[in-house]
Amino acid sequence: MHIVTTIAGSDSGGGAGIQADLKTFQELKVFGTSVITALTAQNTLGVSDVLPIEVSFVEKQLKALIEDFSISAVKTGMLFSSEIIQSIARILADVNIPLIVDPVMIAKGGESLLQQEAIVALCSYLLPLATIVTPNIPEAETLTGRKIKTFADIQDAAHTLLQMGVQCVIIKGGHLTDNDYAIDYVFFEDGQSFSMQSSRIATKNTHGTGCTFSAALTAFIGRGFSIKEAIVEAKKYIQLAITYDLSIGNGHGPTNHFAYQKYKESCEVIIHET
Ligand SMILES: Nc1ncnc2c1ncn2[C@@H]1O[C@H](COP(=O)(O)OP(=O)(O)O)[C@@H](O)[C@H]1O
Ligand SMILES: Cc1ncc(COP(=O)(O)O)c(N)n1
Repeated sequence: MHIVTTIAGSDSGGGAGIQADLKTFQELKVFGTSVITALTAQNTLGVSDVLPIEVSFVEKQLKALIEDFSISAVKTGMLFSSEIIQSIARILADVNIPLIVDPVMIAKGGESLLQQEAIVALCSYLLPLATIVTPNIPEAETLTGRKIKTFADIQDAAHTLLQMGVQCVIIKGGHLTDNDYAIDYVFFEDGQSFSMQSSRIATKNTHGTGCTFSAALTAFIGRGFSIKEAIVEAKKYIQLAITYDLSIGNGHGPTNHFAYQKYKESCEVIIHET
């Protein structure tokens, strides 16, 4: 059994964070373990409060896992503070485990999930350890300090992130609303790149899409898929989870983790080598 770990915040509403990650791990047949960095009081309408976990206790959780398990992939989500980032980076630097960093900053409702001053720590301590980083467009803008409007801007941002030491950058186009497609752009340190295109689903139920995509990526990497295979399969997982969305709650509802196993053969993702 492949064991994977999520280091992230708890979403009491069950659509994002640790809860989305563990549901994804279960569906993709890996054994999920977790390190909780913060509790959020949250539902589909938004985040009403955040309670960060003490740094020393975050460290204890991660050390407990590393001591006992042979972990085949780790992902990070909401990390909240520069202290938490530095402490988990120190521990992860001593182990050789593929690391997927989802640089979670702001919830769909606009509430902050990462303190502003923690951006520097993310870039200096965690990204150099990352196998893959998965920013959406606003996150890529914040990490690189530049606006992204065109494909050339996306390429520039990816190169800046690769220079920070990341091996593979996926810039997710979910936030670009000007076309019929949800296109994600993938760049490798050796200069290769490709884009993945799927149809854009018109729905308000996209709570936790980024968490779920990076958790699926982590599960496939943990199972030994190549980075490219894992990325394409994770895109199918999130595409189906959004397509067969669940009408839960009164706001931005969660995605459907049951869809992938049922419909994976029918999901079309178009790859363009660039
Ligand atoms: N409406 C949509 N239809 C299809 N795919 C989507 C849609 N919104 C987001 N995605 C996909 O979901 C994944 C997560 O992207 P995104 O929503 O941008 O992340 P985040 O939650 O970090 O903002 C990406 O693969 C993106 O292309
Ligand atoms: C604990 C936690 N982690 C991550 C997200 C981001 O998810 P989204 O961008 O869909 O709000 C969230 N809302 N809560």
